[in-house]
Amino acid sequence: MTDQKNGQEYLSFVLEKLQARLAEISQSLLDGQKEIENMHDYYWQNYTEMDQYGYEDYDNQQALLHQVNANQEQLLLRSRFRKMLDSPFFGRVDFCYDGDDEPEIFYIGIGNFAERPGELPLIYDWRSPVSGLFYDFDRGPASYLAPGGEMTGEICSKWQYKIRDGKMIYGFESDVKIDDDILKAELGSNGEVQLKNIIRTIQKEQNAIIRNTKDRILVIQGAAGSGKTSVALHRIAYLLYHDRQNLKSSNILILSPNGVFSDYISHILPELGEENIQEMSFDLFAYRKLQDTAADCEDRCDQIEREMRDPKAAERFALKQSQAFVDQMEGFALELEDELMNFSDVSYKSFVKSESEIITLFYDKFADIPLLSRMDAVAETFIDEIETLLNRDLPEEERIPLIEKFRKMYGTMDFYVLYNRFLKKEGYQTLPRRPLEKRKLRYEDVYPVLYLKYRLSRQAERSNIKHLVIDEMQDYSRLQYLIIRRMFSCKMTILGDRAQTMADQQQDVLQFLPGIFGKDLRRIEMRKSYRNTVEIASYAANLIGVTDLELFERHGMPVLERDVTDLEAALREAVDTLFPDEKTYETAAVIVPDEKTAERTYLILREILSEKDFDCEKRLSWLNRDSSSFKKGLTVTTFYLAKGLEFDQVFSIFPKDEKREIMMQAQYIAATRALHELRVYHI
Ligand SMILES: Nc1ncnc2c1ncn2[C@@H]1O[C@H](COP(=O)(O)OP(=O)(O)OP(=O)(O)O)[C@@H](O)[C@H]1O
Repeated sequence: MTDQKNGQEYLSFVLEKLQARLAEISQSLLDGQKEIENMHDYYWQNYTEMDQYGYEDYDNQQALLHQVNANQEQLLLRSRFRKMLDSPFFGRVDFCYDGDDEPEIFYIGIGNFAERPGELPLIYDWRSPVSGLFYDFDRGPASYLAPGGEMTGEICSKWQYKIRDGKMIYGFESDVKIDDDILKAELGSNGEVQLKNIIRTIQKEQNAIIRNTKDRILVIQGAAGSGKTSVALHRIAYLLYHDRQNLKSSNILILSPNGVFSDYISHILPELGEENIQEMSFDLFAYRKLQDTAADCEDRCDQIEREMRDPKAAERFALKQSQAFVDQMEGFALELEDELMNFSDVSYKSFVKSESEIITLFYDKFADIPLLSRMDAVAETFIDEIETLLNRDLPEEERIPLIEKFRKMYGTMDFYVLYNRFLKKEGYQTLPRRPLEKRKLRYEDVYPVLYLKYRLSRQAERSNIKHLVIDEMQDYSRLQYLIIRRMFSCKMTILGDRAQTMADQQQDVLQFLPGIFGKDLRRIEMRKSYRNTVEIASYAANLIGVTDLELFERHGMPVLERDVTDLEAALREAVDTLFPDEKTYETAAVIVPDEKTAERTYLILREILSEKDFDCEKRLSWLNRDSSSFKKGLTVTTFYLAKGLEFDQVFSIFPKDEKREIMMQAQYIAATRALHELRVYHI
């Protein structure tokens, strides 16, 4: 029997068991594959003789499905155990249950591992109840919630390990919270291009959010770099682990800002042993939903670009997303109940539905159905009556024209036209009258039109979604949240940072979210920032007057600020300091205000860098709104697309003396993207 107290010895022991289990799984996969082949052979040899009712065929298919699923499970296990061969565990808690003399030792890793299925684990999943001890308590009295109730006792010791390629790099006893030195080493390390998983060093406050299953709607206001996105992803992994019966990865949806961000976080869940989940940008969703209303819709990037050029654009946008505007739309929707309708008799062959019958059905029986879907219900009633009398179903080619006759009683069903009527009535500037294929909605109008669509017609609720995650919550308007509430009635994790609002005024969504989602909402604040060095974080906070930030003590180079004559001068200087140490820096970014400057920057850089033996093809990329992946090397982008991402080295280039709020926030966002080194150029 191995000495469980000796980490090194335990490592060798576990590695041996992992190898053995992997060999068994490989064998069982081979057997399973053989079995599937046999079933296929049997089927092709015998299918002509199978019983005429198909029972045998059905049995055969079920057996095949069962075997395929079993193989799938084995494949997943194999992939997890292979990952564990690299680093089987990272933590350990020695816990003495009340009433016991000797502590039990729990090793904690990326997943559960037992010598054989159903046996006591040799390694515990970081999400298991007992692992909570590791994150939540220091040495001393502690407890955790097991399925059977609360388990109390005392933590006698806590250990942290770093294991790579199956070799122990270090292991030491850590007295108190997850050791600051380890965290510092993790934060100071490079070599990761995408977001990292943080299971080795989850902090107590973060753990409370990850393991929170009580609150229906959790809203996290967190400073830049406080770990919001990381925590949200670990929370998803935790929820999936804890509610396997009811929650599948397909039941979770992330509303994320753009495709690059999706790529940037895409590997975390698979790394944590879970399947990836669906992601969607709200703008793309709106565009798809409005395909029958306008051929094209602007997205958020268009709006930000416009706001930088035209300060009035922000005002117009704010107005059209405000509660006052929604109230006006509500008033308009009520008036439409009468104004939109031209009732008349409808006939089909010898059957007639009279105008007065239609009116009664429309305003009494079906009053709860949204206005523009209501006539379909009236039509269905009439069709039902006809079918009963005829004693047969109406064929599609007769049903559809009949339903059309009912729909003709609406003045229009075109949401573009309706919205325009509304704008005119309330004295706003109207949209140009155009056929569908020539219509393009400005961003300020996209969500009002979508709101009208949701308000006036029946839309399928996305009931398969049981948990919605909204990242960058400050970038969604009140109106967008009103639509989200109509679309989803599930649990939510909503996270963001008011200081990173990309508009002229910081938006604290917490002021209106309780009014929209009700009292079930719990607010948590994360003040401690982990991403940046103290120098960078203090510089950034100073830009927009953030005062309540707690900094993690990690120091680096001072922030360099330089005045330069033009973009090219800034870039020439930047290039001289780019990737000072190729071994430690993997990613760098030049961050500028707008799209045009980004394109120009990219072209200039390509020229300068080609002279310098820099592999531009592989290591220089221009991240624009059509990009879908995040690459290593030097990235050129705008502040609003850099949001949520991080880089070892950042060059922030902005016009000098630009004090408009949107530009100050832009510079704040740019600065907080830097992990280790920040250089700021004022043109
Ligand atoms: N407990 C932790 N252990 C190790 N690293 C951490 C921890 N918490 C956060 N980090 C690191 O801090 C950085 C910032 O995390 P993340 O991107 O999740 O923050 P954020 O709050 O979403 O930031 P922003 O709003 O600025 O985009 C990442 O590099 C992440 O790995």
